[in-house]
Amino acid sequence: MTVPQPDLQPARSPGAQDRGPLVLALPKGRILKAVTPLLDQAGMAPSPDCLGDNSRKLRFPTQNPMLDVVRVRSFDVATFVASGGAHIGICGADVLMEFDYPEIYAPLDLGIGGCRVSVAQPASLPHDPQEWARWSEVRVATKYPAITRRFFAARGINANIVHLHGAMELAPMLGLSRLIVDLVDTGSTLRANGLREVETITHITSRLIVNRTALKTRPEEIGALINGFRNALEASPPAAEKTRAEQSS
Ligand SMILES: Nc1ncnc2c1ncn2[C@@H]1O[C@H](COP(=O)(O)OP(=O)(O)OP(=O)(O)O)[C@@H](O)[C@H]1O
Ligand SMILES: O=P(O)(O)OC[C@H]1O[C@H](OP(=O)(O)OP(=O)(O)O)[C@H](O)[C@@H]1O
Repeated sequence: MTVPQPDLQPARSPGAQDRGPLVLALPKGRILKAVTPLLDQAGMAPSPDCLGDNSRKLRFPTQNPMLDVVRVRSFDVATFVASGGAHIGICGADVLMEFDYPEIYAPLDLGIGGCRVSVAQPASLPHDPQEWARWSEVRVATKYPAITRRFFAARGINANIVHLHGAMELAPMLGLSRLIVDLVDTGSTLRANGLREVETITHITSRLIVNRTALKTRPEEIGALINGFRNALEASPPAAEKTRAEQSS
């Protein structure tokens, strides 16, 4: 199935003439918090105003004079990197799967932001996989239309997507859809809204991502950053994620 993608003709060829600082796109929110100890360890800590909520700035210097950080929405990290606006970035595998940009190379699993993309439905309804086998279509509310269409198409079901950007949990109780596809970690958001997880589509962690053209044009600098992350991960492995996140809070 062809997933429609934005036209990503780069406004400029990443790194071709530009020898200024490399640009690392980071998502604001939980991943920024979780990745901060790793950035410290790798000598890439952004200026303190990047981590606070008060600054209106979006671009920040880091400890590394050849690296700046831009703080963007989680879903936009992949688009900034695929278009070459940012050379590298960090985002959830959910975002990578949704866009499936060929311009992106994802060399490292950072082991943070662990959760899953799942199908959920009202807890009061039975879940019978054999009933799904009889469906030809189903209405699903989600912020992941491509992942959702692919998952149901593989089961011979046409997913009619209600595309929301948040509060998907409301959709079944308000009659917008029968199912939702959303991120689940502890399951408490689903439970609080009378839903339950019925199928896990995929497990998710956050990835370091790189623009393929930038990797070709500035291989030493980008290779050094990838190694910096790899060494930082070895020094402070993902099993310590909760501890690291708590320490940084
Ligand atoms: N409950 C969770 N537990 C662990 N990781 C999560 C959880 N929810 C989201 N993630 C991961 O963190 C990423 C960012 O999610 P987050 O909820 O911080 O941002 P968002 O609200 O989707 O983004 P934005 O509002 O900026 O568009 C997700 O893409 C996913 O990879
Ligand atoms: O299974 P749980 O542990 O409850 O986690 C799942 C929730 O976490 C995320 O929301 P988040 O807390 O980031 O709020 P958001 O709706 O603003 O994205 C996600 O969108 C789910 O709603």
